[in-house]
Amino acid sequence: MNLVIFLLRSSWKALVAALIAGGLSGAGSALLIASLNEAIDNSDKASQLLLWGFIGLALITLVSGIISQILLARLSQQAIFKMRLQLSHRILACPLRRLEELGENRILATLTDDIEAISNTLFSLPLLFVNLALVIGCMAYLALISKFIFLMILVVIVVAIIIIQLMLNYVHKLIRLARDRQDLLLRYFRSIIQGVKELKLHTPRRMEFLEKDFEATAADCRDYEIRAESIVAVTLNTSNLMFFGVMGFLVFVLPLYTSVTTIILSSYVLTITYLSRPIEGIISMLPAISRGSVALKKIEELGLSIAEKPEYPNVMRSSQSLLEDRIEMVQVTHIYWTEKDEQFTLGPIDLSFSPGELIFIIGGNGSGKSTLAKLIVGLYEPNSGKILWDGNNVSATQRDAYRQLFSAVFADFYLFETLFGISTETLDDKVHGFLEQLQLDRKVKVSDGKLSTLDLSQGQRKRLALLTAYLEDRPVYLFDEWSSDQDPFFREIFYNQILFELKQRGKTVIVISHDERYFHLADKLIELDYGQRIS
Ligand SMILES: Nc1ncnc2c1ncn2[C@@H]1O[C@H](COP(=O)(O)OP(=O)(O)OP(=O)(O)O)[C@@H](O)[C@H]1O
Repeated sequence: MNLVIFLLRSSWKALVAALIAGGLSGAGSALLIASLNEAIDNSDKASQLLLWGFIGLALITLVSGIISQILLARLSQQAIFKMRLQLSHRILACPLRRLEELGENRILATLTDDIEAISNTLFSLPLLFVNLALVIGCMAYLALISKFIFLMILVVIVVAIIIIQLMLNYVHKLIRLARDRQDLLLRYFRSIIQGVKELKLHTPRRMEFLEKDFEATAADCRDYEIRAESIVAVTLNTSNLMFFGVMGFLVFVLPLYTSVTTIILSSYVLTITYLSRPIEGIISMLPAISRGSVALKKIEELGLSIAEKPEYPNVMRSSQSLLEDRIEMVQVTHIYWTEKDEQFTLGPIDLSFSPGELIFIIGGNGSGKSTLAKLIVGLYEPNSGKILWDGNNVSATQRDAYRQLFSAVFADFYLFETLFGISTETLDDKVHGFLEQLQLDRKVKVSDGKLSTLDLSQGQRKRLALLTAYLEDRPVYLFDEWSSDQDPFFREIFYNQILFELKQRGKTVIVISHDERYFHLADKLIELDYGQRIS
């Protein structure tokens, strides 16, 4: 049902048109059966008229069936396309902290598995609708030729539907359980890929990880799926048998108690035989539909939680306007809650930054430096206190514009192969110049804003990240332990040359560092200890 609402939202007009065409195709098939029965009953005087009627009906059934399937296929693929775009936009509009709480695995599982499951389900929907229309058409025909027999069969069918529904409810539950395990499996796959070195080097660790965590979850997944498929197999075969049961009843039992003509009986037998194919089709599609609705629910849950507090991209002023004024943080705090209700609190902290100022943030591991950096650049929203930009409070609607003030290289930075969002006519020449300066010109080439490779050492990749920041040319620069992977030569260049140049150009430069040798360069030294500013 959810899937139908999902399609309705995408385009109700196309869905209605597809359903009408599908209905026509189903009715056409039923009428074809009826005209065959008619021709058999009147074989001695089967007329030309019946033949032409049969051919006409066949053509209508063919064309309407094709139209219905094509319309539904287009509709479902368009709905998937929209959903992919919408989810990606929503994820990017979601506050970073919320995404961290949801966890990468859950988001990735939804973006890949769930969308795939819905796509597969929607792919089978067209056939399902045509089959349903066919069943309804045939049933109407059966009711037309004998209401009495039809009512008896209807009772059998209602009982069968109730039993099938109960079985399918259980299948749905099993599929949901298997899907929950999927999130965990994805986490283990990531461990396998990212921890391959550690797992290869330590056999007992590898064995325990594979047996305890991975195998157990994969086995759960397998068992739930096998149980679900077994129930579907039982349902499918039982429903097949049901057809023979009904036909046996019609042929062997019914004539003993009531007078039914052979013509009616043969019409019933022929129609029911024909019906077995679409009904089998419908039942075998039900698990896929179940899978699709479980996936849709997961996406909706994620979509809703993502949309709870969307951020509004609203560029209030140009990011390139050089900061004449100050960024101030007044009594700002940030709290991380852990599952065990423990917490880490950063702040309350007061800070201010001015153009041309070089600020070092220092402190031991876990003292809150990176957290403070995320607050400064507007990636985290303060739990209390405020950030002032030009003396104005940075509200939720301004946060995206505020973030455009910053160029940052975080400790866990990400490199894009293409230099997106930077458009200057002389981009390639400019990049080449920087590549030379960063001694990367022999490794990396640039063409049309695309870097030739990212297969570099960690230190070299960080230099490329620095290059991207340089090109962005924003008023405030933030480097989170940038120099930690650099050799002494480049460390020297970074602290004494690059930072100096940026300062000279009037940029505010914030550096998170453990390099005590260079602390004397700072205009302002901010020291943190367990979330509190101590100097
Ligand atoms: N995503 C998160 N969820 C929950 N707690 C977090 C998260 N990120 C950091 N923390 C906690 O916040 C505290 C400060 O972390 P932070 O990364 O800011 O420290 P840091 O000073 O940058 O450390 P380092 O020098 O090791 O990089 C740590 O105790 C850490 O456990």
